[in-house]
Amino acid sequence: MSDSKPTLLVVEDDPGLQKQIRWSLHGYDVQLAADRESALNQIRRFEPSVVLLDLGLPPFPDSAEEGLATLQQIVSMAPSTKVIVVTGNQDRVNAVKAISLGAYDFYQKPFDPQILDMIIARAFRVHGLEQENRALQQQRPSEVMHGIITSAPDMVRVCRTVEKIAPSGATVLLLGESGTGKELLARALHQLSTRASERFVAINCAAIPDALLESELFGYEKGAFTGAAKQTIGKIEYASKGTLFLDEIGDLPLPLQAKLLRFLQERVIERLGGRGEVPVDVRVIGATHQNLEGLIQAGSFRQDLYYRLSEISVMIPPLRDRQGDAALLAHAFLEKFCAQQNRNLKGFTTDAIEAIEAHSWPGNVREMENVIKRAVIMAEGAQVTAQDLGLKAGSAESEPLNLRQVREEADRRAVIRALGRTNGNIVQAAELLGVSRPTLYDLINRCGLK
Ligand SMILES: Nc1ncnc2c1ncn2[C@@H]1O[C@H](COP(=O)(O)OP(=O)(O)OP(=O)(O)O)[C@@H](O)[C@H]1O
Repeated sequence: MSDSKPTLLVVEDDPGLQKQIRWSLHGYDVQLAADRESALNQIRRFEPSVVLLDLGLPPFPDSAEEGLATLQQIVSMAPSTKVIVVTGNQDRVNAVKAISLGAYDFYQKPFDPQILDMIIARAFRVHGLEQENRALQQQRPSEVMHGIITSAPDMVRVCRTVEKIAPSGATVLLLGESGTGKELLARALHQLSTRASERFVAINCAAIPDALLESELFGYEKGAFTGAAKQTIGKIEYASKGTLFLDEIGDLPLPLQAKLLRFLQERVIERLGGRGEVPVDVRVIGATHQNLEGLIQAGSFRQDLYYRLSEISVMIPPLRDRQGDAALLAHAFLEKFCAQQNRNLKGFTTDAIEAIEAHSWPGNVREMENVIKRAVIMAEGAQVTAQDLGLKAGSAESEPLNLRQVREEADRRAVIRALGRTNGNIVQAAELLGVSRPTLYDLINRCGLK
């Protein structure tokens, strides 16, 4: 046995052929088996990447029955192993059957060492590439934090900021278009804070009628108004010791803005109809898609509240400004919804990826999530097409400064796009770009993408 040679398992019951194969395939560490049981034992023992399997095995050497049964067991036991089946001269039917059962390739007798060597070498190469892909996929850094998928530098920066400010307890204002992930980031802030074991309470200020919002936030005493049958605590008190997420805070009516400001300053609340103050320890995170400074100028948002809320404010970029993220998220959602819907779609067609990249995603990640979910349900082919997505293909590129920067920016964009399209697969991305893998790694480093 040699350490440097790749292990090849040959399942063949004819001792003459065994000898011949071993002799001619001297580039491999050839292990032998003569029947199903010993083949499976050898697989357990050596974990070969490639198996050469004669379909005519005992006890039925004249039919493919035992060989096909062995194949099925190998495929279910070691699915990444490449099995090359060896069939009789005219036996196309069983060769095709073997492929449909999961064999990687077939080889028809008579025995030709050169051709067989080529087929085996290719199987080892494919196996190696697949292993490499799997390893790369596993270390894919796209999920940077608590379900947040991104590889766009601006968004990664946002996540790093969130990590930094989470333990501080500061009041945070998250600003960004609808569907950019404000709630997801608010939850991450909570999860990474010292309050993680307490409640995260979210309230959407725009979704609750003004008349109800006050009691919803501050609670009420029994008899405070008609129908107030018993004392009820509001969301602020409910979130005590935890985090209160006030979504769409720009929609908070002015009288409530005053009450909220008082709470943020004094850290006490008064329930409706109540006569005493209740101290509440809660961290507040606000969010809005609106331009608060514009609202302040228009007189519909209090400046003092704005300053209180934005001890730290975080701008979340829209999806259209996150280079490479559209395709990356599309792949992630495809995987998620395929698993959820029990569908086995093999990625996107080129026109689908182009359409994803060309679309401006006004509804941001939420729109993307919905589009992919619908496509997974609707797709009829093996891959998702632009039509399944209900999107039109197009293109939009922006312009340069000087020639060096043009080149660098073009390289950077091409690399980000290729990685996005191939879901972070280095081998495929290098192929798409027409460069070698080392060149791509070099580009990734030079563009600061690692
Ligand atoms: N980077 C991301 N990675 C994975 N999923 C994301 C990402 N950003 C957002 N999502 C998903 O997109 C959807 C919308 O996100 P979220 O509700 O956090 O956005 P939002 O900015 O709070 O929206 P709105 O302003 O409309 O309330 C959610 O299902 C969320 O899980």
